[in-house]
Amino acid sequence: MKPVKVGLLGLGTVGGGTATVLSRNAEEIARRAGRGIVIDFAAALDTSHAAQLGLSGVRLSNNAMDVVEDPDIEIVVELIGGYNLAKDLVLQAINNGKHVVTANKALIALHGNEIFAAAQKQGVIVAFEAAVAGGIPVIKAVREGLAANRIEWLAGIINGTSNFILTEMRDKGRSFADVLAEAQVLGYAEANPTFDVEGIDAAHKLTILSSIAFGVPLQFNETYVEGISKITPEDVSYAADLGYRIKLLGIARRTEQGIEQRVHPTLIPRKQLIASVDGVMNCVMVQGDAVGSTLYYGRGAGAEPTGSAVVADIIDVVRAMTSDPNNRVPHLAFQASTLADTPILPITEVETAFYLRMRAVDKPGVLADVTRILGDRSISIEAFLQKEPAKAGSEVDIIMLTQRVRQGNMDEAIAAIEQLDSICGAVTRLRVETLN
Ligand SMILES: NC(=O)C1=CN([C@@H]2O[C@H](COP(=O)(O)OP(=O)(O)OC[C@H]3O[C@@H](n4cnc5c(N)ncnc54)[C@H](O)[C@@H]3O)[C@@H](O)[C@H]2O)C=CC1
Ligand SMILES: N[C@@H](CC=O)C(=O)O
Ligand code: NA
Repeated sequence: MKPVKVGLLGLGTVGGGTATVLSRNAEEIARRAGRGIVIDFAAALDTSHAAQLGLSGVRLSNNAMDVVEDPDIEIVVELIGGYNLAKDLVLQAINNGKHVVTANKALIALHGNEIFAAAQKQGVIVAFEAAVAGGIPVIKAVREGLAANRIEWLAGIINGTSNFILTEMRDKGRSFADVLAEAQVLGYAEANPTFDVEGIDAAHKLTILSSIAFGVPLQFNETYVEGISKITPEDVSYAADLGYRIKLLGIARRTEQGIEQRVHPTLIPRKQLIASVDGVMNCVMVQGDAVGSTLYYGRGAGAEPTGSAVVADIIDVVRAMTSDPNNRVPHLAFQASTLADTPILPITEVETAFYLRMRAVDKPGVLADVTRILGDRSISIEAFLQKEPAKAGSEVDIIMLTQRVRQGNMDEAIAAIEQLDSICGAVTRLRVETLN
């Protein structure tokens, strides 16, 4: 049987990793897929390094649409990134009857509903394992491996760059900007690194995970997003004093009122396994009613780990090419016609415990005022620290852990605390989660 011809769009970090893995493991991949798989045509703004990636003799172009329009190409692999051109390329590939593999979480989170509908109409597959948690086969695990379960919640460290930054800040005292620059050199960061540090990339991934876990359409705009850019070394150190680590977590949880879909820095008890997931590593915990708690761990970014997921998707597509389109694994795990309209909850309705840090004038009565404001809103204090800030003066840092409270209540309490004359500046609040 003739090899399947793949068109590769993008020869950057992931495109390079994909080409390398495909050529290095070609023989075993063909034995797994049942057919050889070759990159026949590749496009990038700069193709001068194609030979180094094992792409000698492959047709090359600077215009990605040339690949999409080529009649010989059966699978288009989109590794350019971004929303606009990528969307045009993917929709055109689908329109031309080609299967698509992409690592582009931004594209899937924002335009996935439209893309999957178009793919279903054309009877083609759009595969996106690399879009969530890089090399970890978590889409496959949730969509297929856990298909028997009613998923209750999932929580994950799903942005390698921000985890790398938090880890290096904590362990080596390095500055935020310095670690981010290294993550860019290592190929972990997005083209716009704001997506990494402001939680947007994690929110793209969480939106996808939530849909395949709960059978709802992709709703990126309903996902609550808060990044790590305001986390200070003091917060990292105070959290450690209290027995916690700060991680950027994506959490999706089913409640009676609706679905929680949120990304934010989170204090996690240090003894929990997920608190030890450091550097660029990702980890997703999934709780199913039948299986209980499961954990998926591995590299969330980088050339070959992400290439591993892209190539696995290509193999899956090759295996499924001859199957009846109506009997393939649904894109979002649930049959498209059965997606539910369960609401995504506003963040003010979400209940968590909180870490609060405030700077106060060091005089009697301040603490009493703060605890009265919290008590008036039925917010109980779980733990308390008072610290001299690095620059000694007449002010102190007060750090509190509260019990679980609806965020709307906490927002009101914080607004009242910030009105006190004895409190200087804004109150920092971070959510605390014990994942069980
Ligand atoms: N870097 C990583 O570790 C991971 C990246 N991803 C996703 O994979 C995709 C690619 O990311 P990277 O490889 O890191 O990006 P990159 O910036 O390293 O590579 C992008 C490639 O696309 C090409 N390109 C850009 N504009 C083009 C255009 N107009 N026409 C033709 N080619 C064009 C560039 O020449 C380059 O070869 C993105 O969607 C990203 O979110 C997903 C998981 C991990
Ligand atoms: N920028 C992303 C890359 C993988 O998705 C990350 O850091 O996780
Ligand atoms: Na993955």
